[in-house]
Amino acid sequence: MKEIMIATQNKGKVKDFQSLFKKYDIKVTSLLDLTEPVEEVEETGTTFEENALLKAETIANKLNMPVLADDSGLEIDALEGRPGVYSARYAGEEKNDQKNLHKVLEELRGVPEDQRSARFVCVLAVSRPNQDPIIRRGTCEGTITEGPIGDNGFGYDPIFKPENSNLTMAQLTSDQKNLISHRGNALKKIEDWVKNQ
Ligand SMILES: O=c1nc[nH]c2c1ncn2[C@H]1C[C@H](O)[C@@H](COP(=O)(O)OP(=O)(O)OP(=O)(O)O)O1
Ligand SMILES: [Mg+2]
Repeated sequence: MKEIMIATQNKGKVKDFQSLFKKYDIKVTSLLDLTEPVEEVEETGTTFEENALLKAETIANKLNMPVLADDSGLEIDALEGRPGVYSARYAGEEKNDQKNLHKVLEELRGVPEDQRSARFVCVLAVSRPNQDPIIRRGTCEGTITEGPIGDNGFGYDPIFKPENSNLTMAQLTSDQKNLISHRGNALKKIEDWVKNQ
């Protein structure tokens, strides 16, 4: 079976990719599968594109093989785009999903529904030896709920209601999420590369 290495340590992303790659008959491996753990790549960029490329290039060089990296986050209009590229560490260095989403809810307290618009952003970067990288962006528009609802998914899924849905991302099955998600939309744009693996 074909395999793609995803340069991530995030179990939630790995699950999303496993279900996204099912239809291509591709097995997903990640940094969590390596016998020797790699140090986390420092995300020093100010854009999703910069950070995705940084992760892809660093890991591709280390492993000397093609690698796919994902840099993603949540942009909230009422917060001028925050948490944005800082989504993972919004409430502190420990990268705690619960603390992060409660910080967002606190900052949006009292903001009416029509001003709670937001979008998930996912930038995928492919880095491969001796070839130019591929970088593509996918988004998913929606609104932020007043409290967390649902147990599926990860990160900010329990507080994000995709447009045209009465359910949060965390109430959708992973197949339902992937059909509309920022990650699914970005992956469609690199499908040619995926099919050639
Ligand atoms: O589908 C999603 N559903 C909910 N939340 C999401 C999603 N996609 C990204 N997010 C949030 C989680 C994390 O707070 C940040 C990603 O940060 P990001 O730096 O790209 O990932 P990370 O540090 O967790 O793992 P890694 O860099 O090893 O891939 O955005
Ligand atoms: Mg990260």
